[in-house]
Amino acid sequence: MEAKGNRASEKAGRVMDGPTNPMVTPLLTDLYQFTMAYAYWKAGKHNERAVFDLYFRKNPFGGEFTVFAGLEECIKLIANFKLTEEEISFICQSLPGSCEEGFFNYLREIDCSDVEVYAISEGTVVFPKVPLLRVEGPVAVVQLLETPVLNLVNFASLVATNAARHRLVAGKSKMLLEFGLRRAQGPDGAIGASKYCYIGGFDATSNVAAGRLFGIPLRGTHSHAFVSSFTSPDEILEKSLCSSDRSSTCEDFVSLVNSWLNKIKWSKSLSGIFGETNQSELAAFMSYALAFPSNFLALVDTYDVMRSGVPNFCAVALALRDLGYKAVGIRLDSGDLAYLSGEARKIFHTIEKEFGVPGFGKTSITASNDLNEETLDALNKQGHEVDCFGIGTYLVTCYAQAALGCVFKLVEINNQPRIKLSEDVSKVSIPCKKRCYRLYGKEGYSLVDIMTGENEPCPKVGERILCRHPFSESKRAYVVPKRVEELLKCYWPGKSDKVREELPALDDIRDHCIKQLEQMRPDHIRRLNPTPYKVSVSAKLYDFIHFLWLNEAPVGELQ
Ligand SMILES: Nc1ncnc2c1ncn2[C@@H]1O[C@H](COP(=O)(O)OP(=O)(O)OP(=O)(O)O)[C@@H](O)[C@H]1O
Ligand SMILES: O=P(O)(O)OC[C@H]1O[C@H](OP(=O)(O)OP(=O)(O)O)[C@H](O)[C@@H]1O
Ligand SMILES: O=C(O)c1cccnc1
Ligand SMILES: [Mg+2]
Repeated sequence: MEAKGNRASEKAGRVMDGPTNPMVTPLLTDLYQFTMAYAYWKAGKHNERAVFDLYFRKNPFGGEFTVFAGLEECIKLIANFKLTEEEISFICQSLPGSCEEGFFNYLREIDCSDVEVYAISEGTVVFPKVPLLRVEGPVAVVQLLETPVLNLVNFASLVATNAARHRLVAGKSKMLLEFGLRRAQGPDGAIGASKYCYIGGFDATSNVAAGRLFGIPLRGTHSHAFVSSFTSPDEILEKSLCSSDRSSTCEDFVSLVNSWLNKIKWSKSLSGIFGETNQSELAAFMSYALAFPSNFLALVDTYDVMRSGVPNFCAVALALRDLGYKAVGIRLDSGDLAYLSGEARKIFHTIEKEFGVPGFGKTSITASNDLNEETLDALNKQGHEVDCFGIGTYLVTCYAQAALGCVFKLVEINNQPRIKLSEDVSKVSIPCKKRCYRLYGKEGYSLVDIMTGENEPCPKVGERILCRHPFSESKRAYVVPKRVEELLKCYWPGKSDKVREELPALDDIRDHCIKQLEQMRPDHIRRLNPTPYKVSVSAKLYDFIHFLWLNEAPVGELQ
């Protein structure tokens, strides 16, 4: 086992739990990180000070914004980054050819005590090219971090963005439940999705393990199996139900429900809407109500929503009301959700009026079944009466886009700026150890993100600054910021004396994300043809990028 006291976090007096998933260890990396580490070590280069930026090149889902997530897990990895003896001997067997013994002594020593991590706060709305993390340290160590930090940020940010997009379409007032556990990409995909959908603005999850691990509110209804497992009301043997104030007991809840079903059936405004309802479904609803009289919610689409499910629900809900309980509502899991939610709402209103039941018209309607951004948008356009959406497959698998495509690129080594060139301009990296700022305009919206060299003066409120597109000469604008926010903060100071930002609680990250989205200019976050947000560099950095570009690009020869 590893020597615990050796961890960077403890050496620096900063004890921190490890990542949520115990599989996240220094071995969760690509083999080439270890082969490069060996080659760096052989060349005597392993301790050269390197700076890497983690960023993405294009916003996902055809949008113009991304929610940054996964930082807490990265910092927990870094704080606990230490190879065990078993891991070192596994690496020794896995490297091609034979390795010198000294390398393994080196591996025994390494941790992240000399690594500095600057990052944008988790839950912040972010844009292409701007570093989400800037990691500085001995080149071999930072290189080993490349794969695990990309792994921890890519899906987290993608699924948080997906959740935020679902929230934006659904609107603030709707309850959003994440139901994806059964369809997610394995256990880690599911746990991650539950955590990051919550950050992106979902209200709760059905995933019990995520509720336990992160304190995310848990919610759920019941399934078709529960409804179809009943065959007749005769199955209900214990029929008594105590009133909510415990002052009386109804000895035969089944009869009470039946009397309500009859009243509804023959009521003036509802007569002819339904005849005989499905009795096994009624038995299931009654049993659920007897088990959870204060939390009665019924899945109404097993047999027939309007002819059976909704009337059966209403009869049970009205019987519960006689005993002082308020039913929660129904769930629709098939059919035309706009139409069915509208029809169900009409019945709730009719019952409110006809039987004088205040508030019954507002009974909650949950909808589920292959929902995604498009179906939510279609439902909005058609008009619907759904209060709560349960969303699984499309949300947690990020069906509309497989990966965010974050990359980790070397931008400086031994104080020498480095650039990665590409035929594709969007893939050219922005060199130098940088600072990043968000500049806000007079309307309160952010106008532009700007990257500068590390030693350039920071943009000042009220002072005009030239913001240049990093690669397009003609695209530039002067900005006089009303507010300047530095984006990269110190989350792991290494040996520097910088103060470390505390890792915020999950609810604070979620609040931050929601607030960020509320502050975005609406045209950047609209679904159809959103306006790209401007990401720029200072004039000095622009000149330097292009100087380095020309310096590194070989001049061709024509024959
Ligand atoms: N009003 C609506 N407008 C647009 N899409 C809708 C609407 N109502 C439901 N949908 C979506 O249409 C699809 C309907 O799914 P499907 O064709 O599998 O039928 P179903 O209702 O699930 O039938 P069943 O589950 O009984 O076989 C789902 O993805 C659902 O989210
Ligand atoms: O549709 P999703 O967005 O993935 O949401 C989760 C789904 O999981 C449940 O049933 P399941 O799909 O297992 O069975 P069903 O299709 O018969 O309802 C639930 O009823 C939803 O339909
Ligand atoms: O609680 C629910 O209704 C639920 C949970 C997971 C998947 N589908 C539905
Ligand atoms: Mg389904």
